[in-house]
Amino acid sequence: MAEKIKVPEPATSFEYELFEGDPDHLRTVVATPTQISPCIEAAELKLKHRIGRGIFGDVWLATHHQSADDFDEYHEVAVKILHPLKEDLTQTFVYKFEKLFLKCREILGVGWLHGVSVMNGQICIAMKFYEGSVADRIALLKGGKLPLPDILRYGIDLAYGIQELHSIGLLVLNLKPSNFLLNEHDQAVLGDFGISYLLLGIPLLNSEMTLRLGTPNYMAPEQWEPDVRGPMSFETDSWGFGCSMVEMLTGVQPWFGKSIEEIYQSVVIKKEKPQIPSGLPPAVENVIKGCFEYDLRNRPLMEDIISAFQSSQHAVNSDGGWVGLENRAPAEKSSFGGYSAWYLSKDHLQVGDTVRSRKPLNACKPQNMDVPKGTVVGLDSDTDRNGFVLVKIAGMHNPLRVQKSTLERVTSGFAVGDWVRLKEKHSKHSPVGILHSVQRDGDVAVGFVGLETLWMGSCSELQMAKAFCVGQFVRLKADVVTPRFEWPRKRGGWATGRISQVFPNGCLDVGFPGRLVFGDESNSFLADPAEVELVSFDTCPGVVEKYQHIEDFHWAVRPLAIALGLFTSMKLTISVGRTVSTKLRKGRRSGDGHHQDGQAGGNAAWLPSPVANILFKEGVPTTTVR
Ligand SMILES: Nc1ncnc2c1ncn2[C@@H]1O[C@H](COP(=O)(O)OP(=O)(O)OP(=O)(O)O)[C@@H](O)[C@H]1O
Repeated sequence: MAEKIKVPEPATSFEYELFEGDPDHLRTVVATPTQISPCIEAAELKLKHRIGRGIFGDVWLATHHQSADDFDEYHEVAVKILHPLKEDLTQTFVYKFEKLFLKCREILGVGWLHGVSVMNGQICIAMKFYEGSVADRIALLKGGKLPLPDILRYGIDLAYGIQELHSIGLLVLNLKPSNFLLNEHDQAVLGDFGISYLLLGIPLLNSEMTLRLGTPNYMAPEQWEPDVRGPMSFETDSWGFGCSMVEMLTGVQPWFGKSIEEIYQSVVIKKEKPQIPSGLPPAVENVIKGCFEYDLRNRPLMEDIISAFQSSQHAVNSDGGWVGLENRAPAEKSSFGGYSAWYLSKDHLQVGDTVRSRKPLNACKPQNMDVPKGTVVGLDSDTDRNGFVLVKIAGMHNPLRVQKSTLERVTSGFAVGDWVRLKEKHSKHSPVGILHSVQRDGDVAVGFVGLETLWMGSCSELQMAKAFCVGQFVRLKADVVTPRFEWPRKRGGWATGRISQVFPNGCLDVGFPGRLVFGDESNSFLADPAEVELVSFDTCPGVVEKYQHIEDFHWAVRPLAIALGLFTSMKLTISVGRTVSTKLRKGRRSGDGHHQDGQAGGNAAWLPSPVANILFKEGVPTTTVR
């Protein structure tokens, strides 16, 4: 384990001979003992001067001295000194880093890692020093725009690196041109291998870092509040990648000039997207557009990005223009029921799969059930996402030829998008969530409120749960005392609201049309799906409850009902008054002379005749009827 020493003063006269070899090529060389261990003795690092400052800490230019009996090498390195963590958590981070170190070294698209050290209690990550970054290149160019062929080339290098990091279970979460470093062959490598991700779950001392694990201009909507609007997944990096590409294409940072709060409002609340410049090859434009889908499941994965960029590379001239129409955009033509082509292409049907008709995204019920349950018995030879499969349905002689995109695979009774409940309760996160993937061997990934990333487990741990969808009315269950999220009250109980949005982890965004709010007060609240129940006319037991439910539809219902009630009673009073005065006049005209005892007779006359009749019949003295 790395020894803790004081941060040395930046070296002013430090003599060394730099090792001139290309560390990229060292990947094939037998590693020396110090290379195998990620831990660097603090004394082996000599800090020279600070070259940058990021949200996670400072970056210093330094030298890494490695020596053994048969070698003595000095490497120029960039050392990222993270802000201090609590002591035991420092070791947690180092342990996480150790597990990934060798894997990261094998990834060509990631900057060459020298190792980790702990100096003065602060984590120091040493990486090969690169001469510049894509951000530096943008800054040097007039107008800032990089040539399209370079963007495609860098994009492919980077997407491969990100894809490999994903394959070892890491998310980068901090993709941006200043983290795209350029090596001596003008290839782009990632300067950040997922520090934000390694810091997940580690409480941070620095409040700035606690608020956002990423750089606001490049952060996906779910990244701002991953345990609420999440989960973060591979596609979270697709958003950051898209933002970086837009910056490389335009020379302008996405949301340039906006404050953090304004970016939050634009990206998370108003669902705005960075502007993509026109004139791009359609496949590139389409895939970048896909990176900015609000629902992360609708975004492309790195493999989709690589394929779109590679297909366009052939069509792009060295001057940045492009030819050919074969780069036709695939998304529009194969999107279905709210699913993008990228969503639909994440699962490939195989012969033997059980399938059923796909319901629209975030819908409770299927629109049609052409295939309630069937088995794939044949696949179209073409790999087009719009292709067809042959499905055998019980009771039908011939298999049906069905479009792939209208079907979903069902494994052990579960399909992607299903609402599921954990059989065993978990105190930290909601037990109810949405299924993001189900493998044929039963492995599943589920988004739950309260978790920043996907929950991984087996489908044997899950059972089906009731689905919620936009437009339904919900209320907190009566037995919920302290809800996960704040919730408005009405007449001493929980108010009822209407679902306006369902996040990919099942979190419900609920509006309250029945609540009149003033000024800046919010009328939208979040809900844990495990804590709410449906409210509909069927579930309202009596007339009063049914009327109260009508009030939930619009705040104007109650005042209107009151006004109508007042109006009706006024009309009734007037009409009763008229009847009475008419009768009185008739009585006077009859001149029976019983003016003195007219009280009793008068009493009867004041009442509408049916009521008076009843009272007389019941033998109630009329004097009591006042
Ligand atoms: N290995 C490296 N070689 C050369 N320059 C580097 C290296 N790593 C980082 N830099 C540069 O150091 C500067 C600061 O980097 P750093 O990554 O800390 O900050 P950042 O990118 O602004 O923020 P963040 O902390 O979010 O990554 C950037 O200009 C970056 O390009």
